Amino acid sequence: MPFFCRCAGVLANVIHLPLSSAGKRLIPFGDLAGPPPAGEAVAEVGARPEPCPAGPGPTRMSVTDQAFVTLATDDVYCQGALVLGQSLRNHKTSRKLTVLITPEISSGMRSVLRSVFDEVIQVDVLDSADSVHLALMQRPELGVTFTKLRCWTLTQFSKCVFMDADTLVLCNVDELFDREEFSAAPDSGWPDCFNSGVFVFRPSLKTYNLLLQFAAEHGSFDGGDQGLLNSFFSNWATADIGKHLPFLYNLSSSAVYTYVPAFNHFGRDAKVVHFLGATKPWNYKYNLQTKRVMQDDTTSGSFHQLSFLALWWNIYSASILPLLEKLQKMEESESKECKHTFNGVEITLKKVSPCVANSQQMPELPEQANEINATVCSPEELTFEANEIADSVSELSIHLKPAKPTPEDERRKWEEGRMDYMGKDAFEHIKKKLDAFLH
Ligand SMILES: O=c1ccn([C@@H]2O[C@H](COP(=O)(O)OP(=O)(O)O[C@H]3O[C@H](CO)[C@@H](O)[C@H](O)[C@H]3O)[C@@H](O)[C@H]2O)c(=O)[nH]1
Ligand SMILES: [Mn+2]
Repeated sequence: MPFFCRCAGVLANVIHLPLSSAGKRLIPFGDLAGPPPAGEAVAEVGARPEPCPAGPGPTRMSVTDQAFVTLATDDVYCQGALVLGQSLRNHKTSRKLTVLITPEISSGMRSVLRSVFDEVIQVDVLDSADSVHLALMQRPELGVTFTKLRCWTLTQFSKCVFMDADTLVLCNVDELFDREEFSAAPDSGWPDCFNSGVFVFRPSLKTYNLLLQFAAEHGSFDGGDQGLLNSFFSNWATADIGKHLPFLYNLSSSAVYTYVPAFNHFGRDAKVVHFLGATKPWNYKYNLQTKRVMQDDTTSGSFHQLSFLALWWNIYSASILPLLEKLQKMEESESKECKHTFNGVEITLKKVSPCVANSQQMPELPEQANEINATVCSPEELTFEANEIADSVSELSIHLKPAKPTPEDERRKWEEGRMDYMGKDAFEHIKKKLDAFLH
Protein backbone atom coordinates (compact mmCIF):
# COMPACT_ATOMS: atom_id res chain seq x y z
CA MET A 1 0.00 0.00 0.00
CA PRO A 2 1.50 3.40 -0.84
CA PHE A 3 2.58 5.26 2.26
CA PHE A 4 0.17 8.16 1.82
CA CYS A 5 -2.75 5.72 1.89
CA ARG A 6 -1.50 4.28 5.15
CA CYS A 7 -1.15 7.79 6.49
CA ALA A 8 -4.74 8.49 5.61
CA GLY A 9 -5.70 5.28 7.40
CA VAL A 10 -3.76 6.34 10.45
CA LEU A 11 -5.51 9.68 10.44
CA ALA A 12 -8.88 8.02 10.19
CA ASN A 13 -7.99 5.75 13.09
CA VAL A 14 -6.63 8.19 15.53
CA ILE A 15 -8.39 11.46 14.96
CA HIS A 16 -11.65 12.01 16.77
CA LEU A 17 -13.74 15.06 16.17
CA PRO A 18 -14.16 16.43 19.68
CA LEU A 19 -15.50 19.76 18.49
CA SER A 20 -18.36 18.27 16.59
CA SER A 21 -19.41 15.98 19.41
CA ALA A 22 -22.28 18.27 20.26
CA GLY A 23 -23.03 19.26 23.80
CA LYS A 24 -19.45 19.14 25.07
CA ARG A 25 -17.63 22.36 25.46
CA LEU A 26 -13.90 21.90 25.22
CA ILE A 27 -12.49 23.61 28.28
CA PRO A 28 -9.20 21.87 28.74
CA PHE A 29 -8.97 22.71 32.41
CA GLY A 30 -12.63 22.23 33.32
CA ASP A 31 -12.18 18.79 34.83
CA LEU A 32 -9.35 19.93 37.01
CA ALA A 33 -11.25 22.75 38.58
CA GLY A 34 -14.44 20.88 39.54
CA PRO A 35 -18.03 22.09 39.06
CA PRO A 36 -18.54 25.86 39.18
CA PRO A 37 -20.07 27.26 42.38
CA ALA A 38 -23.67 28.37 41.80
CA GLY A 39 -23.91 31.86 40.35
CA GLU A 40 -20.19 32.29 39.88
CA ALA A 41 -20.40 33.02 36.19
CA VAL A 42 -22.96 35.80 36.76
CA ALA A 43 -20.80 37.56 39.30
CA GLU A 44 -18.20 38.78 36.82
CA VAL A 45 -18.14 42.53 36.35
CA GLY A 46 -18.66 43.63 32.78
CA ALA A 47 -18.99 40.15 31.34
CA ARG A 48 -21.96 38.68 29.53
CA PRO A 49 -24.70 37.73 32.01
CA GLU A 50 -24.99 34.04 31.19
CA PRO A 51 -22.07 31.60 31.21
CA CYS A 52 -20.55 30.47 27.95
CA PRO A 53 -23.19 28.10 26.49
CA ALA A 54 -22.27 24.41 26.55
CA GLY A 55 -21.41 23.61 22.96
CA PRO A 56 -22.80 25.23 19.83
CA GLY A 57 -26.14 26.92 20.43
CA PRO A 58 -29.07 26.98 18.03
CA THR A 59 -28.26 28.23 14.53
CA ARG A 60 -28.80 31.96 14.50
CA MET A 61 -30.06 34.11 11.65
CA SER A 62 -27.08 35.08 9.60
CA VAL A 63 -26.05 38.73 9.70
CA THR A 64 -24.45 39.62 6.38
CA ASP A 65 -23.21 43.14 7.07
CA GLN A 66 -20.99 42.14 9.99
CA ALA A 67 -17.87 39.99 9.91
CA PHE A 68 -15.07 38.44 11.88
CA VAL A 69 -11.85 39.48 10.17
CA THR A 70 -8.34 38.06 10.43
CA LEU A 71 -5.05 38.52 8.61
CA ALA A 72 -2.32 36.28 7.19
CA THR A 73 0.71 37.56 5.30
CA ASP A 74 2.31 34.15 4.75
CA ASP A 75 1.31 30.51 4.46
CA VAL A 76 2.37 29.75 8.04
CA TYR A 77 0.06 32.37 9.58
CA CYS A 78 -2.63 30.91 7.25
CA GLN A 79 -2.54 27.76 9.41
CA GLY A 80 -3.53 29.90 12.38
CA ALA A 81 -6.20 31.75 10.40
CA LEU A 82 -7.70 28.41 9.31
CA VAL A 83 -7.92 27.10 12.87
CA LEU A 84 -9.46 30.38 14.08
CA GLY A 85 -12.00 30.35 11.21
CA GLN A 86 -12.87 26.72 11.92
CA SER A 87 -13.30 27.44 15.64
CA LEU A 88 -15.75 30.25 14.80
CA ARG A 89 -17.65 27.88 12.48
CA ASN A 90 -17.67 25.11 15.12
CA HIS A 91 -19.36 27.53 17.49
CA LYS A 92 -21.90 28.51 14.85
CA THR A 93 -21.20 32.16 14.38
CA SER A 94 -23.95 34.02 12.55
CA ARG A 95 -21.46 36.52 11.11
CA LYS A 96 -19.42 36.39 7.90
CA LEU A 97 -15.82 35.17 8.06
CA THR A 98 -13.26 37.26 6.19
CA VAL A 99 -9.52 36.79 5.86
CA LEU A 100 -7.17 39.45 4.54
CA ILE A 101 -4.20 37.97 2.69
CA THR A 102 -1.20 39.47 0.92
CA PRO A 103 0.13 38.61 -2.57
CA GLU A 104 2.68 36.13 -1.15
CA ILE A 105 0.00 33.57 -0.20
CA SER A 106 0.16 30.49 -2.45
CA SER A 107 -2.77 29.58 -4.69
CA GLY A 108 -3.19 26.24 -2.90
CA MET A 109 -3.51 27.96 0.44
CA ARG A 110 -6.00 30.45 -1.00
CA SER A 111 -8.28 27.64 -2.07
CA VAL A 112 -8.09 26.01 1.38
CA LEU A 113 -8.87 29.40 2.97
CA ARG A 114 -11.91 29.71 0.70
CA SER A 115 -13.37 26.52 2.11
CA VAL A 116 -13.37 27.96 5.64
CA PHE A 117 -13.86 31.71 5.05
CA ASP A 118 -16.72 33.42 3.21
CA GLU A 119 -14.35 35.99 1.79
CA VAL A 120 -10.62 35.85 1.02
CA ILE A 121 -9.51 39.39 0.23
CA GLN A 122 -6.08 40.31 -1.06
CA VAL A 123 -4.48 43.51 0.21
CA ASP A 124 -0.96 44.87 -0.16
CA VAL A 125 1.47 44.63 2.73
CA LEU A 126 1.80 47.69 4.95
CA ASP A 127 5.03 47.57 6.90
CA SER A 128 6.06 49.93 9.66
CA ALA A 129 9.72 49.17 8.78
CA ASP A 130 10.42 50.44 12.28
CA SER A 131 13.27 48.16 13.25
CA VAL A 132 14.31 50.27 16.25
CA HIS A 133 10.99 49.95 18.05
CA LEU A 134 10.43 46.37 16.95
CA ALA A 135 13.83 45.51 18.38
CA LEU A 136 12.57 46.77 21.75
CA MET A 137 9.97 43.99 21.61
CA GLN A 138 12.51 41.56 20.13
CA ARG A 139 10.05 40.87 17.31
CA PRO A 140 11.56 42.27 14.08
CA GLU A 141 8.92 40.37 12.06
CA LEU A 142 5.99 42.40 13.41
CA GLY A 143 6.37 45.42 11.08
CA VAL A 144 3.93 43.74 8.70
CA THR A 145 1.22 43.86 11.34
CA PHE A 146 0.56 47.40 10.06
CA THR A 147 -1.28 45.50 7.30
CA LYS A 148 -3.99 45.01 9.96
CA LEU A 149 -4.97 48.65 9.39
CA ARG A 150 -6.36 47.57 5.99
CA CYS A 151 -9.31 46.08 7.86
CA TRP A 152 -10.82 49.59 8.06
CA THR A 153 -11.22 49.46 4.26
CA LEU A 154 -13.81 46.65 4.49
CA THR A 155 -16.67 49.12 4.08
CA GLN A 156 -19.03 46.43 2.76
CA PHE A 157 -19.52 45.70 6.48
CA SER A 158 -21.04 48.05 9.03
CA LYS A 159 -19.19 46.52 11.98
CA CYS A 160 -16.43 43.93 12.38
CA VAL A 161 -14.46 42.08 15.01
CA PHE A 162 -10.78 41.71 14.17
CA MET A 163 -9.03 38.64 15.56
CA ASP A 164 -5.34 37.78 15.25
CA ALA A 165 -4.53 34.58 13.37
CA ASP A 166 -3.07 33.20 16.63
CA THR A 167 -6.39 33.37 18.50
CA LEU A 168 -8.94 30.61 19.01
CA VAL A 169 -12.57 30.90 20.13
CA LEU A 170 -13.75 28.53 22.84
CA CYS A 171 -17.45 29.33 22.45
CA ASN A 172 -19.79 31.53 20.41
CA VAL A 173 -18.67 35.14 20.84
CA ASP A 174 -21.18 36.89 18.53
CA GLU A 175 -22.19 39.16 21.42
CA LEU A 176 -18.97 41.09 20.69
CA PHE A 177 -20.94 42.81 17.92
CA ASP A 178 -23.05 44.54 20.61
CA ARG A 179 -19.95 46.61 21.41
CA GLU A 180 -18.89 49.81 19.69
CA GLU A 181 -15.66 50.96 18.04
CA PHE A 182 -13.13 50.87 19.57
CA SER A 183 -13.52 48.00 22.02
CA ALA A 184 -10.65 45.77 23.08
CA ALA A 185 -9.37 43.88 26.11
CA PRO A 186 -6.47 45.00 28.33
CA ASP A 187 -2.99 43.84 27.43
CA SER A 188 -1.61 41.57 30.15
CA GLY A 189 1.83 43.21 29.90
CA TRP A 190 0.56 46.80 30.36
CA PRO A 191 -3.15 46.81 31.24
CA ASP A 192 -3.60 50.56 30.54
CA CYS A 193 -3.01 49.57 26.92
CA PHE A 194 -5.35 47.30 25.03
CA ASN A 195 -4.14 44.21 23.22
CA SER A 196 -4.80 44.52 19.49
CA GLY A 197 -5.33 40.78 18.97
CA VAL A 198 -9.13 41.11 19.38
CA PHE A 199 -11.03 44.35 18.74
CA VAL A 200 -14.38 45.69 17.60
CA PHE A 201 -14.28 48.34 14.87
CA ARG A 202 -16.35 50.07 12.20
CA PRO A 203 -14.83 50.00 8.71
CA SER A 204 -14.49 53.53 7.37
CA LEU A 205 -12.18 55.00 4.75
CA LYS A 206 -12.07 58.19 6.78
CA THR A 207 -10.71 56.36 9.85
CA TYR A 208 -8.36 54.35 7.63
CA ASN A 209 -6.83 57.51 6.15
CA LEU A 210 -6.55 59.14 9.57
CA LEU A 211 -4.73 56.02 10.82
CA LEU A 212 -2.28 56.12 7.91
CA GLN A 213 -1.68 59.81 8.43
CA PHE A 214 -1.16 59.22 12.16
CA ALA A 215 1.28 56.39 11.41
CA ALA A 216 3.27 58.60 9.04
CA GLU A 217 3.45 61.45 11.58
CA HIS A 218 3.95 59.55 14.84
CA GLY A 219 4.99 55.99 13.98
CA SER A 220 4.28 53.32 16.58
CA PHE A 221 5.86 53.15 20.02
CA ASP A 222 6.33 49.40 19.67
CA GLY A 223 6.84 49.26 15.92
CA GLY A 224 3.69 47.14 15.46
CA ASP A 225 -0.01 47.90 15.06
CA GLN A 226 -0.66 47.65 18.80
CA GLY A 227 1.48 50.68 19.66
CA LEU A 228 -0.04 52.69 16.85
CA LEU A 229 -3.66 51.79 17.67
CA ASN A 230 -3.15 52.53 21.37
CA SER A 231 -1.83 56.00 20.54
CA PHE A 232 -4.64 56.60 18.04
CA PHE A 233 -7.47 55.41 20.32
CA SER A 234 -5.68 57.01 23.25
CA ASN A 235 -8.71 57.58 25.48
CA TRP A 236 -9.52 53.84 25.60
CA ALA A 237 -8.05 53.48 29.10
CA THR A 238 -10.23 56.14 30.69
CA ALA A 239 -13.22 57.18 28.55
CA ASP A 240 -15.81 54.39 28.39
CA ILE A 241 -15.72 51.15 30.37
CA GLY A 242 -18.16 49.66 27.81
CA LYS A 243 -15.25 49.60 25.39
CA HIS A 244 -13.16 47.48 27.74
CA LEU A 245 -13.74 43.91 26.72
CA PRO A 246 -13.36 41.47 29.60
CA PHE A 247 -9.96 39.79 29.57
CA LEU A 248 -11.84 36.52 28.91
CA TYR A 249 -12.25 37.66 25.29
CA ASN A 250 -8.50 37.84 24.81
CA LEU A 251 -6.93 35.52 27.34
CA SER A 252 -3.26 35.50 26.67
CA SER A 253 -1.98 32.01 27.25
CA SER A 254 1.17 33.45 28.84
CA ALA A 255 -0.88 35.42 31.41
CA VAL A 256 -2.29 32.11 32.60
CA TYR A 257 1.21 31.39 33.75
CA THR A 258 1.71 34.65 35.63
CA TYR A 259 -1.51 34.65 37.70
CA VAL A 260 -2.46 31.02 38.24
CA PRO A 261 -5.01 31.57 41.07
CA ALA A 262 -6.99 34.02 38.89
CA PHE A 263 -6.89 31.56 36.05
CA ASN A 264 -8.11 28.76 38.31
CA HIS A 265 -10.95 30.99 39.54
CA PHE A 266 -12.09 32.65 36.30
CA GLY A 267 -10.47 30.58 33.56
CA ARG A 268 -13.47 28.31 33.04
CA ASP A 269 -15.31 31.25 31.46
CA ALA A 270 -12.57 32.00 28.93
CA LYS A 271 -14.02 32.68 25.50
CA VAL A 272 -11.01 33.48 23.35
CA VAL A 273 -7.46 32.28 23.88
CA HIS A 274 -4.60 34.24 22.29
CA PHE A 275 -1.22 32.59 21.74
CA LEU A 276 0.64 35.88 21.75
CA GLY A 277 4.41 35.99 21.83
CA ALA A 278 7.11 34.56 19.64
CA THR A 279 6.21 30.86 19.99
CA LYS A 280 2.98 29.96 18.21
CA PRO A 281 0.96 26.73 18.32
CA TRP A 282 2.38 25.73 14.94
CA ASN A 283 5.91 25.83 16.41
CA TYR A 284 5.06 22.76 18.50
CA LYS A 285 4.73 19.16 17.40
CA TYR A 286 1.60 17.19 18.03
CA ASN A 287 1.15 13.48 18.68
CA LEU A 288 -1.95 12.42 16.78
CA GLN A 289 -2.60 9.34 18.85
CA THR A 290 -2.19 10.70 22.36
CA LYS A 291 -3.55 14.09 21.22
CA ARG A 292 -0.79 15.77 23.14
CA VAL A 293 1.51 18.59 22.30
CA MET A 294 5.18 17.77 22.45
CA GLN A 295 7.95 20.05 23.61
CA ASP A 296 11.55 20.28 22.61
CA ASP A 297 14.43 22.64 23.41
CA THR A 298 12.79 25.56 21.61
CA THR A 299 9.28 25.26 23.04
CA SER A 300 7.94 25.15 26.56
CA GLY A 301 4.66 25.66 28.32
CA SER A 302 2.75 25.22 31.55
CA PHE A 303 0.14 22.52 31.88
CA HIS A 304 -2.71 24.94 31.04
CA GLN A 305 -0.88 26.42 28.10
CA LEU A 306 -0.30 22.92 26.77
CA SER A 307 -4.01 22.16 27.12
CA PHE A 308 -4.92 25.17 24.99
CA LEU A 309 -2.25 24.19 22.50
CA ALA A 310 -3.69 20.67 22.33
CA LEU A 311 -7.09 22.19 21.59
CA TRP A 312 -5.58 24.19 18.70
CA TRP A 313 -3.97 21.03 17.34
CA ASN A 314 -7.19 19.03 17.77
CA ILE A 315 -8.95 21.44 15.46
CA TYR A 316 -6.02 21.50 13.08
CA SER A 317 -5.79 17.73 12.77
CA ALA A 318 -9.54 17.11 12.70
CA SER A 319 -10.67 19.83 10.33
CA ILE A 320 -7.78 21.57 8.57
CA LEU A 321 -5.51 18.67 7.70
CA PRO A 322 -8.26 16.88 5.71
CA LEU A 323 -8.71 20.06 3.64
CA LEU A 324 -5.01 20.14 2.86
CA GLU A 325 -5.08 16.44 2.04
CA LYS A 326 -7.91 16.93 -0.39
CA LEU A 327 -5.87 19.52 -2.18
CA GLN A 328 -2.65 17.64 -2.40
CA LYS A 329 -2.03 13.96 -1.84
CA MET A 330 0.63 13.32 0.73
CA GLU A 331 3.81 12.18 -0.92
CA GLU A 332 5.43 8.91 -0.17
CA SER A 333 8.88 9.38 1.24
CA GLU A 334 11.67 7.06 2.30
CA SER A 335 11.91 8.57 5.73
CA LYS A 336 8.33 7.45 6.44
CA GLU A 337 7.08 10.99 6.45
CA CYS A 338 4.09 12.40 4.60
CA LYS A 339 4.50 15.97 3.54
CA HIS A 340 2.27 18.73 2.28
CA THR A 341 4.36 21.46 0.78
CA PHE A 342 3.02 24.93 0.19
CA ASN A 343 4.78 28.15 -0.52
CA GLY A 344 7.44 28.12 2.18
CA VAL A 345 5.61 25.72 4.51
CA GLU A 346 5.99 22.02 5.08
CA ILE A 347 3.35 20.10 6.99
CA THR A 348 4.79 16.78 8.07
CA LEU A 349 3.06 13.66 9.31
CA LYS A 350 5.68 11.33 10.70
CA LYS A 351 5.49 7.91 12.27
CA VAL A 352 7.19 7.75 15.66
CA SER A 353 7.36 5.32 18.51
CA PRO A 354 4.85 6.24 21.22
CA CYS A 355 7.50 6.06 23.92
CA VAL A 356 9.80 8.40 22.08
CA ALA A 357 6.87 10.73 21.66
CA ASN A 358 5.91 10.54 25.32
CA SER A 359 9.42 11.09 26.58
CA GLN A 360 9.52 14.48 24.90
CA GLN A 361 6.34 15.97 26.18
CA MET A 362 4.63 17.59 29.15
CA PRO A 363 6.65 18.41 32.22
CA GLU A 364 5.00 17.65 35.56
CA LEU A 365 1.29 17.06 35.33
CA PRO A 366 -1.16 17.58 38.17
CA GLU A 367 -2.19 14.19 39.59
CA GLN A 368 -5.86 14.66 38.78
CA ALA A 369 -5.11 15.00 35.12
CA ASN A 370 -4.93 11.26 34.60
CA GLU A 371 -6.52 11.46 31.18
CA ILE A 372 -3.32 13.02 29.91
CA ASN A 373 -0.79 11.07 31.94
CA ALA A 374 2.33 10.19 30.00
CA THR A 375 3.18 6.53 29.48
CA VAL A 376 6.48 5.59 31.06
CA CYS A 377 8.26 2.85 29.18
CA SER A 378 11.15 0.64 30.27
CA PRO A 379 13.80 0.01 27.57
CA GLU A 380 12.31 -3.48 26.92
CA GLU A 381 8.82 -2.11 26.61
CA LEU A 382 10.17 0.58 24.39
CA THR A 383 11.51 -1.94 21.88
CA PHE A 384 8.37 -4.00 22.12
CA GLU A 385 6.02 -1.07 21.73
CA ALA A 386 8.05 0.47 18.99
CA ASN A 387 7.74 -2.79 17.03
CA GLU A 388 4.14 -3.47 17.85
CA ILE A 389 2.39 -0.15 17.51
CA ALA A 390 4.71 2.27 15.83
CA ASP A 391 2.46 1.96 12.80
CA SER A 392 -0.43 3.57 14.60
CA VAL A 393 1.35 6.56 16.07
CA SER A 394 1.93 9.73 14.15
CA GLU A 395 3.41 13.08 14.83
CA LEU A 396 2.33 16.26 13.11
CA SER A 397 4.40 19.39 12.64
CA ILE A 398 4.46 22.57 10.59
CA HIS A 399 7.75 24.04 9.44
CA LEU A 400 9.03 26.83 7.35
CA LYS A 401 10.68 25.17 4.37
CA PRO A 402 14.40 26.00 4.59
CA ALA A 403 15.13 28.61 1.96
CA LYS A 404 17.51 27.53 -0.82
CA PRO A 405 20.96 29.00 -0.13
CA THR A 406 21.82 31.86 -2.47
CA PRO A 407 25.09 31.78 -4.49
CA GLU A 408 26.41 34.38 -1.97
CA ASP A 409 25.60 32.03 0.94
CA GLU A 410 27.43 29.22 -0.86
CA ARG A 411 30.46 31.39 -1.50
CA ARG A 412 30.58 32.53 2.13
CA LYS A 413 30.50 28.87 3.25
CA TRP A 414 33.51 28.12 1.07
CA GLU A 415 35.36 31.17 2.31
CA GLU A 416 34.70 30.11 5.91
CA GLY A 417 35.87 26.57 5.14
CA ARG A 418 32.40 25.06 5.72
CA MET A 419 32.10 22.95 2.56
CA ASP A 420 29.66 20.05 2.25
CA TYR A 421 32.39 17.43 1.61
CA MET A 422 29.98 14.51 1.82
CA GLY A 423 27.23 16.10 -0.31
CA LYS A 424 27.23 18.55 -3.17
CA ASP A 425 30.82 19.66 -2.54
CA ALA A 426 32.10 16.06 -2.72
CA PHE A 427 35.02 15.57 -5.08
CA GLU A 428 32.97 13.69 -7.70
CA HIS A 429 30.52 16.61 -8.03
CA ILE A 430 33.29 19.18 -8.26
CA LYS A 431 35.02 17.05 -10.87
CA LYS A 432 31.79 16.89 -12.90
CA LYS A 433 31.48 20.69 -12.75
CA LEU A 434 35.11 21.12 -13.80
CA ASP A 435 34.67 18.68 -16.66
CA ALA A 436 31.54 20.48 -17.81
CA PHE A 437 33.40 23.78 -17.64
CA LEU A 438 36.47 22.49 -19.51
CA HIS A 439 34.41 20.91 -22.28
O1 LIG B 1 4.43 37.72 9.75
C1 LIG B 1 3.30 37.99 10.18
C2 LIG B 1 3.10 38.54 11.46
C3 LIG B 1 1.79 38.77 11.88
N1 LIG B 1 0.72 38.53 11.07
C4 LIG B 1 -0.66 38.84 11.49
O2 LIG B 1 -0.62 39.83 12.51
C5 LIG B 1 -1.09 39.28 13.74
C6 LIG B 1 -0.28 39.81 14.90
O3 LIG B 1 0.98 39.17 14.99
P1 LIG B 1 1.28 38.14 16.19
O4 LIG B 1 2.47 37.34 15.81
O5 LIG B 1 0.03 37.43 16.50
O6 LIG B 1 1.64 39.17 17.32
P2 LIG B 1 1.49 38.89 18.91
O7 LIG B 1 2.49 37.87 19.32
O8 LIG B 1 0.08 38.62 19.22
O9 LIG B 1 1.98 40.34 19.50
C7 LIG B 1 1.35 41.53 19.86
O10 LIG B 1 1.92 42.61 19.09
C8 LIG B 1 1.49 42.71 17.74
C9 LIG B 1 2.19 43.90 17.09
O11 LIG B 1 1.82 45.11 17.67
C10 LIG B 1 -0.01 42.86 17.68
O12 LIG B 1 -0.40 42.80 16.31
C11 LIG B 1 -0.66 41.71 18.42
O13 LIG B 1 -2.07 41.84 18.39
C12 LIG B 1 -0.16 41.70 19.86
O14 LIG B 1 -0.79 40.67 20.58
C13 LIG B 1 -1.01 37.76 13.53
O15 LIG B 1 -1.82 37.05 14.41
C14 LIG B 1 -1.40 37.64 12.09
O16 LIG B 1 -2.78 37.81 11.93
C15 LIG B 1 0.94 37.97 9.82
O17 LIG B 1 -0.01 37.70 9.09
N2 LIG B 1 2.22 37.74 9.40
MN1 LIG C 1 -1.36 37.56 18.19
